[in-house]
Amino acid sequence: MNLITIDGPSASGKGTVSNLVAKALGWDVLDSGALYRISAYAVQTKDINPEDAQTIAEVVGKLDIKFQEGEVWVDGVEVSDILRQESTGKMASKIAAYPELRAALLDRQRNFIHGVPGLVGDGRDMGTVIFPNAPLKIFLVADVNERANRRYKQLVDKGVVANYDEILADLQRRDDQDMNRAVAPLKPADDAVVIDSSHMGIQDVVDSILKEWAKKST
Ligand SMILES: Nc1ncnc2c1ncn2[C@@H]1O[C@H](COP(=O)(O)OP(=O)(O)O)[C@@H](O)[C@H]1O
Ligand SMILES: Nc1ccn([C@H]2C[C@H](O)[C@@H](COP(=O)(O)OP(=O)(O)O)O2)c(=O)n1
Repeated sequence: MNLITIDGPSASGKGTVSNLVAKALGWDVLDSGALYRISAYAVQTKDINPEDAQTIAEVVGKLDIKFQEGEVWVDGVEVSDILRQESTGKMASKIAAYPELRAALLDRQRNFIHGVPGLVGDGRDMGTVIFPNAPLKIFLVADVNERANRRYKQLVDKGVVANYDEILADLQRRDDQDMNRAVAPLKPADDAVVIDSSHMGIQDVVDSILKEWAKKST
């Protein structure tokens, strides 16, 4: 099975590294965080009570979601920029704790493996819940101060006014929420390879994952 899962906390570099690994191997990417962000977008735009897990799960189950050429379309609207907003990420982290929503997104995520040459699954529970049989599971971590630096630079490069201390506090809150929820908490699978990228460049991380994959596939 051509499948690599890459899980880890916010701003550890999962999205960047997943795309580069998939490009090198000619595979597709499942950006599972985008599905939780889309769910948050639905809550925010359809006037749904953020505490109402059942309604959120029902509405999300019916959404028409398309990923194409770097764009994300929900019910015919291009939403990529809205999804990346911090407010969407915060709401995503909150509602991702609902078992009803996680169940509603389960098959949608597993279906990504069908009909593709291979898949890199990027998220929090790719190796523990969604693809427990994946031949290679990576858990990508980095020191929280380094992650705050990366997020700060990312926002400033996009022309967004950013405050380092706020970003750091937000990451710490999000780590706490993602790691301590009852269902599918962020944690390495027992058979995951842990990569600490605090002092590694992006290409070094990509190369070490490709090396792990080469070991598995020979
Ligand atoms: N090893 C690394 N060294 C320095 N910067 C990195 C590294 N990995 C990722 N980045 C940068 O950190 C930022 C956050 O990465 P991203 O892929 O969005 O993280 P995640 O998907 O885990 O939230 C991006 O601007 C990315 O270019
Ligand atoms: N497989 C996943 C992916 C994301 N989530 C939740 C938890 C995260 O805080 C939000 C947003 O995820 P996303 O990967 O887009 O966030 P970051 O880019 O890492 O900040 O969704 C999840 O619970 N399970």
